[in-house]
Amino acid sequence: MFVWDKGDLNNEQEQAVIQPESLLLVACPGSGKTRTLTFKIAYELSRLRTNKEFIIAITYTNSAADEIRDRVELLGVNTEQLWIGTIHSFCLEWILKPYHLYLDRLKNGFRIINSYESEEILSELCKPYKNQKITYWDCGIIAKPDNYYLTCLDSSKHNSLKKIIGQYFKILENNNQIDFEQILFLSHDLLRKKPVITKILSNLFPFILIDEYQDTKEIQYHIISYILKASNGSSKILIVGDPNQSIYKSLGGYPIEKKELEDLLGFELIQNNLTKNYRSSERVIEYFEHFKTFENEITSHSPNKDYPSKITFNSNISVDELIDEISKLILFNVNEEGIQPNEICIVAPQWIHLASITRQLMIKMPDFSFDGPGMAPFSRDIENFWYKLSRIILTEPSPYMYVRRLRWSKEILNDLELAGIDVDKLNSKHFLKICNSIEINENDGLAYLEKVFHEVCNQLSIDIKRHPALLEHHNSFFESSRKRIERLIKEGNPFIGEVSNFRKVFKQREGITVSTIHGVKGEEYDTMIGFALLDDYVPHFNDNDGEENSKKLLYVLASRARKNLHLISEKFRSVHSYHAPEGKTPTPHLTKYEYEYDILK
Ligand SMILES: Nc1ncnc2c1ncn2[C@@H]1O[C@H](COP(=O)(O)OP(=O)(O)OP(=O)(O)O)[C@@H](O)[C@H]1O
Repeated sequence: MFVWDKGDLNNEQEQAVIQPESLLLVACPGSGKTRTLTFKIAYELSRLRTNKEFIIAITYTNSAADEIRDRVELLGVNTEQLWIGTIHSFCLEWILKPYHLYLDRLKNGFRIINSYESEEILSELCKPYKNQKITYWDCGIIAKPDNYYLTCLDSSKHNSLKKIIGQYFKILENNNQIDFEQILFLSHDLLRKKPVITKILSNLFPFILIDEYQDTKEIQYHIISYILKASNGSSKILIVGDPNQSIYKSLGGYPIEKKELEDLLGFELIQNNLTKNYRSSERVIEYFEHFKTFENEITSHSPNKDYPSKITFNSNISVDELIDEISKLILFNVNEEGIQPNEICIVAPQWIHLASITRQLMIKMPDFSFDGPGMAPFSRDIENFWYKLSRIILTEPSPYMYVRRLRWSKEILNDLELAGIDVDKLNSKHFLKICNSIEINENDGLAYLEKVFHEVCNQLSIDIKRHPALLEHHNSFFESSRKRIERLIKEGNPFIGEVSNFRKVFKQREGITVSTIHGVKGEEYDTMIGFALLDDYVPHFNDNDGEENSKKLLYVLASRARKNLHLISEKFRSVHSYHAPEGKTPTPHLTKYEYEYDILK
């Protein structure tokens, strides 16, 4: 049985780990959800009775999955019977790949298209609807258990959009392709129609863990419930998250209520809380608690508990002074507060605000490096073979990355085997050695990857033209990456295509982070600087639940900070001579909040 030292977990965390029954764990920011999940996984792995069972952990992102797996391995636990990944990977791996023959739509095989391919098809289909101003951006859909639903809030466009989506689905079907939403919908469909699959899966999975449940979609809850229900109570679940941080409502994510989940599962859940915040000073906690939409207890247990946090709000500067203001704040934090640059994070509500800010900061502060705006210059299609290989090629062979790169190598070898290539004589270590030994002198990122891929194939005597799956993935990877780079260059990132920018995608953070608020979910920094906190962005102008969602965004932003927090609602952004002569106004929640902000000299 897996055991831990007394100080590793607090009492609340330990109770969650040893709880044998199904548990809904409501956790405040910085309360160690990741630590609790890690220990729980290790504990449940050690309780497995046969080598045919798996512990399943569903995370919101692939990098969270990597992080948690690394941590479990660091605890010295064998992770062969752990499966960890996103719900999409789960559905692919455990439902669609093994059972697609049971569905007419998939019986001829299928390929997942990435978001760029999907954008391309939809943009083409939107062209005839130009006078209705319908674009690709209106074509969002959410898969729910009974059907697909449009996300476009302008219902006058719905009739046309339904036609477009209908044509889009037809095109995908004719090409044996499916997109990301269809992964969920078709998996759900399979489980609904074939109870035998749910039975098999429930026998395989005695424990399922779900992280970040506040951003989980209805159909995902249903998929997991089907499996658990089939076990007649013998398979258990731990579902953990923070309802106050549910910021993906527009994509269908919501924190399910205990009763609703119990009805779905057909059995009762225990509910516990994690209330101890190990991250922020008392002052920061007191500040962000104001934005709560869900009542829960939070107490500071942070080493920074008594830190004299500076919390500022500036709504007086104009957009032209923004760079000066942000650089002043950076210098204050580094020089006066002794904060490391890689512990500073700058966020805005939307991507569009970030590219030019990063560029201007790089020019104004040449002594600092900026990681952002976290845009990958190549297509991040996690199912694509060449994307998987690029992760190994673009990361350094450091001791810290060794376990992770070895795991990625294993995935590559599995994929090669699936493609019909004999890899019997190769193991992960050997493959990693081959990748590490390749030296190519090339500055352009895509050209670099193309040459390295060619060399890897050369050394393994693989002719990709003879393997349709590899060739299709190759074309898709390069075509969508090229388009992505073109777009990013047009948006003002002239150097985005350089190999150094490719490498940044997989690097640990080195400089000052620049990101969206959504992008820093789950992260923590000493200092958070937020700008463009303006009405129409926070809340978003077409958000029906803007009041509540804007509170959640401010809650997530502020709760990332350990020490200092600086908020900016700059004037004269999007000036309209008639409607908005002073530009957009500050986020209403900030102007209404009567808080005694600090004034920096
Ligand atoms: N029992 C503990 N003792 C000391 N430090 C802890 C303990 N549990 C967690 N921590 C520390 O608390 C910090 C926050 O943990 P973590 O990032 O897992 O929080 P979280 O609950 O996921 O937060 P959020 O929901 O805000 O993303 C980390 O630095 C972690 O090492």
